[in-house]
This record gives sequence, C-alpha cells and structure tokens, in this order.
Amino acid sequence: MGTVVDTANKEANGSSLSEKKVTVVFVLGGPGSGKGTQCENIVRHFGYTHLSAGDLLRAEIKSGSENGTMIQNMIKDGKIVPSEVTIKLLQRAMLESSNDKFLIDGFPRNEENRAVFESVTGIEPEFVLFLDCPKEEMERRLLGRNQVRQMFFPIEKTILLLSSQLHYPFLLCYVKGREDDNIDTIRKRFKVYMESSLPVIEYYNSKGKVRKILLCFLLQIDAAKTVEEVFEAVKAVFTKMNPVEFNIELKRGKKDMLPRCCTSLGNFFAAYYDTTISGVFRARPVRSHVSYDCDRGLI
Ligand SMILES: Nc1ncnc2c1ncn2[C@@H]1O[C@H](COP(=O)(O)OP(=O)(O)OP(=O)(O)O)[C@@H](O)[C@H]1O
Ligand SMILES: Nc1ccn([C@@H]2O[C@H](COP(=O)(O)O)[C@@H](O)[C@H]2O)c(=O)n1
Repeated sequence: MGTVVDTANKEANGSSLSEKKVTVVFVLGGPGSGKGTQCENIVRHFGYTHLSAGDLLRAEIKSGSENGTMIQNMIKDGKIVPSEVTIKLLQRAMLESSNDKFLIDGFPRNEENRAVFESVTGIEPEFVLFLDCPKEEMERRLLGRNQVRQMFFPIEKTILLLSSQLHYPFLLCYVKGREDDNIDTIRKRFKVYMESSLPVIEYYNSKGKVRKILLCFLLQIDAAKTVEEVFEAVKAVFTKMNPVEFNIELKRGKKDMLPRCCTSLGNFFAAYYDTTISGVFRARPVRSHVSYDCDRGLI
C-alpha cells in the first residue's frame, strides 16, 4: 500500500516526480531573513517557480482541509508541521507546474523534513541558498511586516480607523496579517530555527552544497544590506550555478598553479576549488554566456 506522499506523487496528472526531471534549490534562513523577498527577484531573473512551504500550509488552512486546524495550531505555536503533510503539498505543486526549476523556500525545516523529502521524491537539491541574518534584524523585520500592511493597504487602514473610533475591536482580526508575526511566536520560531533548522544547513554545508549570503556588512553597526544589495550577491550565485569541469594536468602538481590555470583559460574564471582530485579541478565561470570548447589543457 502506498503512503500519502506516494499518492500525492501520482495524483496530480498521473505522472510522478521521478519521471519529471526537476532542478530544486532550497532557500533557507531564519524567520524574516528575507527568503520570500529574494525568491521573488530570483523568479523574475532566472525563471524559477517559487514554492514557499509556509504559503502552501497557509493555503491548506484556508482551503478548509481536514488538516487545517492542526496546521493552524502548529503555525501559531511556531512548530514544524509533520513532514508528510508539507511534502505532499510540495509534490503536488511541483507536479502541477509546467516548470521544471523550483525554489523551495522554508523547507527542509528539520532533519525529518530533509530525510523524508529525499527518500520519497529522490530529489537532492542543486544547492542551498542560505540567507544569514542576525537575530535582531530578523526580529525587527517580522515585527515591521504587519505594521507595513496596516499602514499601506487602504482597506486595512480604514478598518483600523473604524475599529479605534467606533470601538469595534473585533474588526482588528481583519488587519492582523500573519498570525505568527507576534513577539511570542517569533521567539518560538527562532528557537525552532536554532535547534532544528540550523542542523539541516550544517548537513548540506558538510556536503559542499551551501551558498551563504551574509545579510549584514561585517563589523558595522546597523549595517543590514538592502534588498538590492542582497540580490546582487544572490544573482552571482545563480549566474555561476553550473561549475565547469576541466581535466587539467598540473605540470608540477602544485596547488599554487591553479590561479594561473584560471588566467590561461581566458580570465573567465573567478573562483576555483583549490583541491585537485586526480588532476581534475572545477572552475566557476564569471560570465554565464561563455561557451567552453576547451575542456582539456596542459598547464
Ligand atoms: N534586505 C532587506 N532589508 C530590509 N527589509 C527587508 C529586506 N529583505 C526583506 N525585508 C522585509 O523583511 C520582512 C520579511 O521578509 P520576507 O517575508 O521576505 O522574509 P522571510 O524570510 O520569507 O520570512 P518568513 O520566514 O517569516 O517567511 C518583509 O517585510 C520584507 O519586506
Ligand atoms: N517546512 C515547513 C515550513 C513552515 N512550517 C510552518 O509554517 C510556519 C511559517 O513558515 P514561513 O516559512 O512562512 O515563515 C512555520 O513557523 C511553521 O510553523 C512548517 O511547519 N514546515
């Protein structure tokens, strides 16, 4: 008998994810680090489809599903919803999409999410984009997120006015925004992030899959990077996403020859792995449009 996730894997259009070859990038970072904001930019520039695990869960609550109340309680408490539920939603969204490139935002959130996703779908992420943001900045952003909604959305602003002037506090429930953007739940979400989500990032880091973006300038107070500054760094990661492998024989087998390899291959390579594995090293192209007809060389 198949599991719930097996069923989801088949039901969208009769096909399964293993038949549909997909590229997946996980976008991770603490609550409010700006994952959703950067995903919107990546979608525009690089043609990915953005799947936010949190948004899919919130949509499931609204749909009146039998799991709705359980999901709502978990989110209110900052807890992680059982993997089977979230993975089913992700699988369905991937199967229903005509795209084959996905940004999965806010997933995997814990070791169970990661292991079940990989075993059920057979998908390993291309890489993990990790937005590394100080806690104080994330807290400021989350608390600000609801205020922004209240200040700029005209209907919400009107309801706010009515609720205060006519003393109808119940109207406030229409302008609250995300129920988990309150200080109590935010603290719980930070705890879950530190205890359960960071180990997943460490796991992928040990496999060389993490591309970390620092969201604040180092050694500066109040030095959070703007959305545009962060996206410049994100763009560089996606532009250089496909490493090119060269079989380069190093005459003297010395690591310090590698920068010269890069230079002699036309200055197209900004970075390289400084380890040689039986004479092979990988270089990342600076310009994505360059074509590589030289994949062998003797330096
Ligand atoms: N670089 C930035 N500088 C200042 N504010 C930002 C920046 N990036 C995002 N924000 C703002 O911070 C808030 C949180 O951003 P966003 O919703 O993208 O975070 P998130 O990581 O997806 O959050 P969550 O984990 O809760 O889903 C939003 O109000 C957004 O406009
Ligand atoms: N893999 C996940 C992702 C999210 N959740 C729950 O949703 C809440 C909001 O998530 P955001 O990514 O939108 O911040 C989160 O606090 C969890 O309760 C989950 O369970 N599993």
